[in-house]
This record gives sequence, structure tokens and C-alpha cells, in this order.
Amino acid sequence: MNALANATSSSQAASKASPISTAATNASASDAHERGQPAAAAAGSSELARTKITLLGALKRFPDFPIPGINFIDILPLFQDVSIHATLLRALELQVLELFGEQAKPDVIVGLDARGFLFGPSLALRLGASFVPVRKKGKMPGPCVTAAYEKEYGTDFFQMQEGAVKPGQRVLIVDDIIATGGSAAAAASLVKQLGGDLIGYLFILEIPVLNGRSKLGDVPVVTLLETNE
Ligand SMILES: O=P(O)(O)OC[C@H]1O[C@H](OP(=O)(O)OP(=O)(O)O)[C@H](O)[C@@H]1O
Ligand SMILES: Nc1ncnc2[nH]cnc12
Repeated sequence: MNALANATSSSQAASKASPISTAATNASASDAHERGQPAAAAAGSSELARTKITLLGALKRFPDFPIPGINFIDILPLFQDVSIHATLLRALELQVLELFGEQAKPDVIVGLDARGFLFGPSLALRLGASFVPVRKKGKMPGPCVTAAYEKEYGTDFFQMQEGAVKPGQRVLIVDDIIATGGSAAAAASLVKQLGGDLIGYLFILEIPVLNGRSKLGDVPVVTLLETNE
């Protein structure tokens, strides 16, 4: 069963972002006015709700991949359609700006191998942040820090290059999916080993039944979509 997720976080929300599109419906703006919300903010949230429905509809499911018992959710179709790709990037940018505000944006976007590489660099550019990859072990030259982890369908090792994140830099970890949370938690341990200030996580999709958030500690965790199918 699909369900739209609210982007949830435990931190301050400084909403300075503009709506995904300025084409807000009169009905939603006026409803919000009656509830005491600023019309522009409500128009933006209604636009975001429509965006989420579009994105959820584009995902594909593959039962028993890569191993029996896993219902694999494929996010690659989001990038096959130019309009959906653009909508996705705008929605992710808005989530970050709503959470942190212009003044407290991340310095570094850390994207996870491999699907965090599909949108991490584009998002970093939009936010004026640098992009740093977390890669599977043995893929990057030079000294690296390493963390072992378990994910929904196996075990692995992640690495980051030493010096890629400078001590005190504000880091946002991004990936396509949070399932058990093992991958994201390992990435967090690498960021901390490098002295980075981990300010939060951003995912396109969450599988809440697997309770991955429980591994991610006290920083904000933002997800655009969720599904328990
Ligand atoms: O929350 P978890 O249980 O850790 O699972 C989530 C991770 O699993 C998938 O990556 P995968 O390891 O399959 O790598 P890939 O992107 O290279 O296919 C997904 O892209 C996340 O990174
Ligand atoms: N069910 C799933 N679908 C796609 N990617 C995943 N990564 C971990 N679990 C996944």
C-alpha cells in the first residue's frame, strides 16, 4: 500500500522556500487562509502533495530482486522522464531549504554509492554545496576511512577519502532509499570519522516497516515518499 509521507524532522524548520510551481489553486490557498496559514505556504504544500503523487506513480516494483523475498523498488524511472526528473530535484531542494533555511544550508552533500550519485551532485549544485561520494570498498584511490554495514539484502563495506570532508563542515547525507538504515548509518560513521558535522539525512523513499530511522540517531531525517508494500 502506498502512502504519501510527510517530510519529518526533529529540528528547526525555517521555511523560506518558494513553492515547486507558482501555479497554486485558488481553492487550496483559500482553505489555508481559513485555517490561519499563509496562502502562499499552503499553495506550496498542496503543490508538494501533487508532486509526491506524481513521483510515487513513476516508481516500479520488482518482486524477488535481487534475492527471493525482497520487493525491489526501482527509482530509475524518475530519471527517464525530463519533467519528472526536474520535479524531483526541485522537491528535494525545497525539502532542504524548508528544513535548514538559506542561512544554515549544508556545506557538503554526501551521496551513497550508487543511487545517491544520481541526484546528489545536481542537488549540491542547486544548494551551492560541494558533493562528496561514499563508495563501496576498493573503488577510490588514496587513504580512505572504512565502515562495515548490513543492509536489507546483504553486508558490505563503505569508504570515504580522507580529507574529502573538512572538520566542522555541515554535512547532509542523501540516498535514494532508506530500508533498514544500515547503509546510511555506516555513511554517518564515516562522516564523523572525518570530523564532519552531520546535520541530517535526505531520502527519496522510505520503507517505514523496516524502521531504518532507529539507526540514525537524533538528527533530522527527511523523506519525500514512503511505501510499506
Ligand atoms: O537502508 P538499507 O537497508 O541499508 O538499504 C538501502 C540501500 O540499499 C540500496 O543500495 P545497494 O546497496 O543495493 O547499492 P546500489 O545502489 O549500488 O545498488 C539503496 O540504494 C540504499 O543505498
Ligand atoms: N526494497 C528495496 N528496493 C530498492 N532498493 C533497496 N535498498 C534496500 N532495500 C531496497
